[in-house]
Amino acid sequence: MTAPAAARDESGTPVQHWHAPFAAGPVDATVTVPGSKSLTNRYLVLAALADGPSRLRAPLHSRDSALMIDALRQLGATITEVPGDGAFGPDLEVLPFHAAAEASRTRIDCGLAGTVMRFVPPLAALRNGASLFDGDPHARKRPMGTIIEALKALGVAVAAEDGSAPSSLPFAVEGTGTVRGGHLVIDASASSQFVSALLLVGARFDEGLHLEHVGKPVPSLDHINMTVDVLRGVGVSVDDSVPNHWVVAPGPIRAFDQRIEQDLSNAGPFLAAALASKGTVRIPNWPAETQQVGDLWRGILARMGAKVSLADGVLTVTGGPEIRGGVFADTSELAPTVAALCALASGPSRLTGIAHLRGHETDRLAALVTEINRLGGDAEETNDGLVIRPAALHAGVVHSYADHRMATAGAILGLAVPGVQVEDIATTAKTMPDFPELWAAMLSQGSSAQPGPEGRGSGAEH
Ligand SMILES: O=C(O)C1=C[C@@H](OP(=O)(O)O)[C@@H](O)[C@H](O)C1
Ligand SMILES: C=C(OP(=O)(O)O)C(=O)O
Repeated sequence: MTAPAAARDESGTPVQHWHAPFAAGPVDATVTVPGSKSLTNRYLVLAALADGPSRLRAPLHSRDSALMIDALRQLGATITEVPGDGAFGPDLEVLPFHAAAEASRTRIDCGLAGTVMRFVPPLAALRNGASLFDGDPHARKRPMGTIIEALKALGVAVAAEDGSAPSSLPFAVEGTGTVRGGHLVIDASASSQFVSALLLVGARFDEGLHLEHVGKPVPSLDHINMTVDVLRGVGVSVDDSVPNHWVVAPGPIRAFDQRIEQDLSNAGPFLAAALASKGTVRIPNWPAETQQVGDLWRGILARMGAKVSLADGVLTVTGGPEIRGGVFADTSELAPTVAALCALASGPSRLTGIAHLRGHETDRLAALVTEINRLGGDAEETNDGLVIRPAALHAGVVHSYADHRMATAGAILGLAVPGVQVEDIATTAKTMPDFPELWAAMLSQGSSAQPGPEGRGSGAEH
C-alpha cells in the first residue's frame, strides 16, 4: 500500500509531524476521556425524531458529532449548546424536525463519518425535498450501496446528481415526508451501521420495520446491540429474538434527558499506554453496565498480560513485564489499538473477524501492515484480519491516512519505541479533538516521558 502524500494545511504548507512522546519509565495516570461518538450520534438522531425537546448531557464534541449536528440542522432540527457539567464542553438541547409542507433542497456534508453517511439518509426520506449527501474524498470509497438499495426498496428515490443510479457518495435522497416501511431484506455484511441506520428511524415508518439480514455475518454486533438498547430506552419496541431479524414497532420516539457515557473505545489508547510503558492507567466513571464495544478492553488487556480491576467505577490497568500476543476475534473499532499492542508483544498474534475494516476510514488492514512494517515490524494481512509477529521496532514516521485510530496507534508505538513521529495527529479530531493534550497530560502525571528530538514531544504542534 502506498502511503498518502504528506498532509498539507490550507495554504499548501506541509503539516509538521507530531513527535510521539517516548515513555522512559512507567506511566502512572488517571485519565477521563470525552463522550462516546456512537452514543452521541445515536441520541442526536433520536432527538431529531422525538416527540418533544430532548437534552444530551456531556456529549462528545468532535468532528463526527459536529457533522451530525450540522446534518440534522439541515433537515430542520434545532440544536442549541447549553451549559452543562461535562468536562469536555456544553450539553445539547434538541428540538425535533417536522416534514415541511413546502419541499426544499439541502446539502449534507458527511465528512468521513460512517454514522452520518449511514444514519442520516433514512431520516432525509422523512423530510420533504431533496437532500444531497457527499463527504471527504475517502468517504466516496466507503460502502454505501446497502443503504441506497434499502431506501429504494422502501420506495424512496435516490439518484446521483447526473440522474444515474449511485452505489456510493455522492447522491440525493428525494424525501416525501413519509415512508411506508414493512419487511425489508438487506445485506449488512459490510457494516453494522446499515442495520443501525434503519432501526433508528424504523419506528417513524407508517408500518414500522421488519429488517432482515441475508449474506455473510454482520460485523460489529455490539454496535447493533447498542442501537437496540438505546431505542428501547426511548420507548421504542424492538424484537431481536430471532438472529438476523429486527422488528421495530411503529410509534413515537419519546423525548429524553440523557447523560452520554465516555467513549470506552477511545479510552483504549490510554489503557494501552499502561501496557506499552509497564505502568498503570486508571479510568474513572467506567460504566457498570454498557453496550459499548470498548468494555471488551477488560478481557483483551488481561489476556495480553495486564492486571485489570474494576472497583468503585474506576477501571485500573497495570501492564505486566511483557505484552502477550494471542488470538483476538471481532475487535471491530478496537482493532487498530489492539494491533499496535500486538506489534509490541513478545509472542505472535492473530486478529480475526475484521475483514470489513477494509471499508473503514481507510483500508485499515493494509494501513496497519504498512505502518507496522515501516517501523521494522512483521505484520501480514489475512483474508479476515492480521497476523503480527514479534520484531524489534525502530524510529520512523507513522502515516495516519486521515484515520484517527491509525494516529493513536502511532502514539502507542511511540511510547515504547524512541523516535516515532505521527503524520497528521490532528486527524484525531474525528472523535477526540483533545487527544494530543490528553496524551501529554497523562504522561505529565507520573512518568519520565521524553519529548521528541526537537523537544516538542508531548504537545500539539498544529
Ligand atoms: O454504529 C456505530 O456507531 C459504529 C459501528 C461500527 O461500524 P462497522 O460495523 O462499519 O464496523 C464501528 O466500527 C464504528 O466505529 C461505529
Ligand atoms: C469505523 C469508525 O468510524 P465510522 O463511524 O466513521 O465508521 C471508527 O471510529 O473506528
